[in-house]
Amino acid sequence: MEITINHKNVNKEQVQQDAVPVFKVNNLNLWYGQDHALKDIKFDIPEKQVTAIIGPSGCGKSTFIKTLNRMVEMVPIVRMSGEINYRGRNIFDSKYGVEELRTQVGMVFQKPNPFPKSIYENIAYGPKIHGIKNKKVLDEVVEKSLRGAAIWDEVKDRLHENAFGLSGGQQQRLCIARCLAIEPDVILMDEPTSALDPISTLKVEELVQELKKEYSIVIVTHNMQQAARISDRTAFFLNGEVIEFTDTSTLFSNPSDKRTEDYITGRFG
Ligand SMILES: Nc1ncnc2c1ncn2[C@@H]1O[C@H](COP(=O)(O)OP(=O)(O)OP(=O)(O)O)[C@@H](O)[C@H]1O
Repeated sequence: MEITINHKNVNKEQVQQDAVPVFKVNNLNLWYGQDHALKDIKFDIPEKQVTAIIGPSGCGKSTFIKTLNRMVEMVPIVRMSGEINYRGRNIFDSKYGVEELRTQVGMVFQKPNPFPKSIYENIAYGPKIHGIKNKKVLDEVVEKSLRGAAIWDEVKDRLHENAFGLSGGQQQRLCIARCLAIEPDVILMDEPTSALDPISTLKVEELVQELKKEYSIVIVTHNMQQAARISDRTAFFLNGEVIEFTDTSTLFSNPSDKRTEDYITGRFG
């Protein structure tokens, strides 16, 4: 596969010097039963940048991203060791409530998963749970979130219609808006465009570029061109290990590990 690098907004020095970590991951290991799915993962996820996670199927990308908001713990056979610090706090600390963490660290999934409710209620749901009752405030949150996810103009005249009436691409942007409504710090995206057509994919990619001005984004993608287009840093995973983590333009133009080179040039995976 030929990778065309989009030499975009951020240069290597800028990425490295300005990087304040939101997450510091240290010697993270994870097992599903006997299956050692993540091996000694160690890297920092920078603030207000897009970090892409790439690698062949089954290498641990989704598992890794789901450790960052502790969703992975929903699988009963999971065991973990190591440390993940979010803004200086160990997320596995017993005093750290998982709800608190997930308010800070939102997630968007592969398949759009709106609630079977109106467009308005999809967005207002999270803020209501967090205690916002005032209609005017909720209206403002709904509009701001939908605008933030670049879907306001498409839905502003049908806010009280069922969200299932939206196209797949619109539903995915609605789910991004739902995530924005709880005012997260970090947005995790697990292959957010893999179920979308090319035009919807482009819209979500443009949105990610916009969102990184305010949010730190971690995105799992199978699509190397997408990682090259939209991310500032890329981690290449293989068999549960991070083989290389560096700024995206270096990873795709001058990888330091032969296995990265083989993967990005399509020799395996
Ligand atoms: N719920 C689970 N129970 C047991 N094993 C699991 C579970 N989820 C993932 N695994 C195993 O962990 C390893 C990593 O899987 P993971 O889904 O994280 O990989 P991935 O890189 O995201 O794959 P893909 O690109 O195909 O989505 C695989 O060997 C997989 O079989």
